[in-house]
Amino acid sequence: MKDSNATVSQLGVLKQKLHSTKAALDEMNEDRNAKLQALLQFIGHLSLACKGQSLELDNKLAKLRHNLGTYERIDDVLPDLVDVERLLKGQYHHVMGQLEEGRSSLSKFSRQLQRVDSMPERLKKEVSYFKQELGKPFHTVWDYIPKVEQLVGFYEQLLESQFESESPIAILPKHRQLGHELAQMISNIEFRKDQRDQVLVIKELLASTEIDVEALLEAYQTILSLLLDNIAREKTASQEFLFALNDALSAVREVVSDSYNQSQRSHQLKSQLNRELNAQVDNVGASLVDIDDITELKQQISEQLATIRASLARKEALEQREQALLRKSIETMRKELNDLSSEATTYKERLFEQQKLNMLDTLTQLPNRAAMEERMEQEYRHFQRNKQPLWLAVADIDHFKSINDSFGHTTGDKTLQVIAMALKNSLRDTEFVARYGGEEFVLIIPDVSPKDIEQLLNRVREKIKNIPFKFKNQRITVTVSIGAAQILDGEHIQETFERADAALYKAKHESRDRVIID
Ligand SMILES: Nc1nc2c(ncn2[C@@H]2O[C@H](COP(=O)(O)OP(=O)(O)OP(=O)(O)O)[C@@H](O)[C@H]2O)c(=O)[nH]1
Repeated sequence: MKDSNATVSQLGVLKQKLHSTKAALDEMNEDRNAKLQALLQFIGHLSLACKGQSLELDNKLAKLRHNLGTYERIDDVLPDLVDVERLLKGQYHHVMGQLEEGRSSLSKFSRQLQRVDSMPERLKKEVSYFKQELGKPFHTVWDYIPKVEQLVGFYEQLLESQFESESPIAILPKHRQLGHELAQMISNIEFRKDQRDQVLVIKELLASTEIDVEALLEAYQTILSLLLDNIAREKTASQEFLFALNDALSAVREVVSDSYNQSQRSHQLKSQLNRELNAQVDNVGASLVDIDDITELKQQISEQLATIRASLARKEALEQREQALLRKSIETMRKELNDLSSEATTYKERLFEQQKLNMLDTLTQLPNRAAMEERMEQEYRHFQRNKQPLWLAVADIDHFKSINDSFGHTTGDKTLQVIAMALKNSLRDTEFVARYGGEEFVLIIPDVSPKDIEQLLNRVREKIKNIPFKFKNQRITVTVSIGAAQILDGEHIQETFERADAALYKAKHESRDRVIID
């Protein structure tokens, strides 16, 4: 009995122990489940945070989420966690590398931005500060994004300031050269009276030191359209003349063909009348043979004569009509031809005027380069025939640029006009001077001996030097340098010109204001 009681109490203790152990196990299970749940949640959040960064990491986390529910023991999850940890570390290094690359790209962009000359000072300072800031490393993507935004902002501001100022394309030496060439070209072209004001404005603009590329393009465009307009007008004038010529020729052709038809008809009528007259004369002869009676004979003769007289009268009338028609035709033709001839004369005069103008330099009214080339050819042909001395001289105003620069282009123009006049007046009628271009003149001097040429050219040089120029109340002496050469037997005149030009070059290098004969 005692034994059985002890056994019962032992069993009770064991049962209690079992209960408490079961309760502890349940507690442990709950704890494990809660931990697994927390781990699952953490993995879920981690998956979301890392999503898209690396495909391998995404797959690994998805697998881990799936497996977590099936693991018996928490230890079972460890190998997977090690893998995830390895991948996360790799991803971290990758991201840091990328951030570093991004930082150096941003530095590069900001350096480029600093090189933009037209960037406002304020912006320049901001970019420079920004560049300093980029010296510090980025730790997260969130450090990187605001910097990119800031850089984009700088670009925006720069663009805005460029649009606001509409800063023109910088004018380069080649643009200035183009402007200079256009100015030279304009001064060699004769524009119509109504175009001259426009051309003057362009000339002043080209001479200005503040011209920009856009204005230069506009100047080219305007000059081209003026020239096109002139060509179109010239074409219309030529067409009008050709139409007039055509009309006159048609009228003459009609008159000629009318008078030809008339004369054909008259010829037929006259032949018929001649035949009639011959027949009537024959009739007279035949009727005389059979008549014995003198009275009847008289009668017959007077009748026959009356018929012949009538035929002759018709013939005379016909001839008179023919004469009148011929006179009229000639008159019409003469009128047409007179009209045509006066039309041709007007046209010829206009062409001649135009030709003359094309050969004149508008500014100085001296012959221009084209006229000089024509004259040079003419003198060369003359030289080849008679072998008389022939000189070419090239005169160039010294330091002319400084006149333009100090007193303005208009003063420069006036100086050119005065010097051109002085050159012209220093020469004889048989001698010739042209404006070759810019501040350069060419003189063609025939029949002067080598002994006299230097004296002649020095006289010209002195004459120019003594012109009392006064600009802005300042007395200015303008000098010229001259190079000259005589054409040699067997030499082409172009070669003589080159020798004269080389002599001028020497004169310029030997302190200017001198004559050098090659
Ligand atoms: N006013 C005006 N200037 C002109 C004209 N044609 C050319 N020029 C100017 O003439 C000047 C010529 O300058 P450069 O070729 O340097 O010669 P420079 O100053 O005379 O010097 P040197 O010839 O070496 O003594 C340039 O400034 C041209 O713009 C014109 O029709 N009118």
